[in-house]
Amino acid sequence: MAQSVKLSGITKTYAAHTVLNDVSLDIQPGEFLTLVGASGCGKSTLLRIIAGLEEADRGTISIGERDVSHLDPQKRDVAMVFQSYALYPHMTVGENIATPLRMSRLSTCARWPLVGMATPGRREALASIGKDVRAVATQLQIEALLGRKPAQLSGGQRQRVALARAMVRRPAAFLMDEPLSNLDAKLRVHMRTELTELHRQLGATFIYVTHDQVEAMTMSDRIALMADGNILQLGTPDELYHRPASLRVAQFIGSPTINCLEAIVTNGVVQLIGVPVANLHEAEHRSVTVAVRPEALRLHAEPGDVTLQATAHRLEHHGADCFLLAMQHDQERMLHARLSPAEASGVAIDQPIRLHFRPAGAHFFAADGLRIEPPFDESAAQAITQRQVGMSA
Ligand SMILES: Nc1ncnc2c1ncn2[C@@H]1O[C@H](COP(=O)(O)OP(=O)(O)OP(=O)(O)O)[C@@H](O)[C@H]1O
Repeated sequence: MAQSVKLSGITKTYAAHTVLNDVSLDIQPGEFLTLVGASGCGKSTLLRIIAGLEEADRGTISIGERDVSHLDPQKRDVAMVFQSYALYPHMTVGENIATPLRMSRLSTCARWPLVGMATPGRREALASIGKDVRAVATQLQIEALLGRKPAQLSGGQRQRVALARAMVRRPAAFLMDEPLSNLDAKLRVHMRTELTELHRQLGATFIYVTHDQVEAMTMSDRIALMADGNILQLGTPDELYHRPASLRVAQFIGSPTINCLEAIVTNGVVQLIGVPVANLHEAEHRSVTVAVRPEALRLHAEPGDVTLQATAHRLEHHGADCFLLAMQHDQERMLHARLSPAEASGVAIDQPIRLHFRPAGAHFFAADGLRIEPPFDESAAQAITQRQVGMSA
């Protein structure tokens, strides 16, 4: 049955280096929770601590109602799926999948090659193991591979076998450490869908580690975005994308990356190159970053828009979208805009271009990187009259 996983104050230090800094997290039963962050942020260490493969210096881990902080990995009722698959090369697929059940359902004596055959109950236990192995192989559509060795499988098939070996134990939670990173790009996209579907079918708790924000965004119920051993933000993919709590979160989530424009604040008014774009209530800010998603930059202007003047530099065609890179005048900064192919067809490379955005659609971050919320009400909008940013007078 799916169980909750609760982490309280997990801290881990290697030599003088703090890898996890008082991390707390409540994962709901049946939730798909992704730990995402740049390489070295501590996500694998956190997963290994949940699995019991590493010990935390401080903090507790509960799975369901049980405090498992000091339990051996095999007693925690979790199954780990590794990036490397970690299959036994000398065993067949069937034997690989059966291994966790043989360990839990057969006594040490019954596992011995010859002597074990006489152990009472062995035959029945093996029959039930075989039945469960076939059931999980059917669910993952790998029945035909049960007699093969791992070396005779493709990467995607090995990944399924590793999943089957985890599933067969019906664990309280699945812990997955970059399980798709060894697959080619097309198969990775396919396996994302399969894993999400599998999660739905099993209704199990999944804790998934990746450095790939697209994987995190497409698969998760919630994402914990980590940096330097801390959770920067915990929320749904939608929350992290549309209401990033800090500039670091805004810059990590989304591809192409968000456009960051530096603005100064004079008497509570945010000015981009001398042009007011928003009013702030808080008087204490001196400078803010105005961050604009690539899809929020448009070629056509609407009333109340801010306009950036730039030179079109390059167009990348991605089928349904085109990414425009344009050098913003005066700033020597490359802007990224996501355009439709129809819009992009009118863009002339190396020619001046105007990119427009709605101030209320931008994100504002204070000098310390934390999100601020300028009020975009009618009166504030009316107070902003001149919005031609970066244009020659
Ligand atoms: N056994 C260890 N001894 C010393 N330092 C370690 C050990 N394991 C991990 N680290 C360090 O802890 C930090 C976090 O490592 P971790 O593997 O958790 O990062 P990660 O976010 O999973 O990165 P990646 O995506 O590259 O796997 C890194 O700086 C790493 O070098």
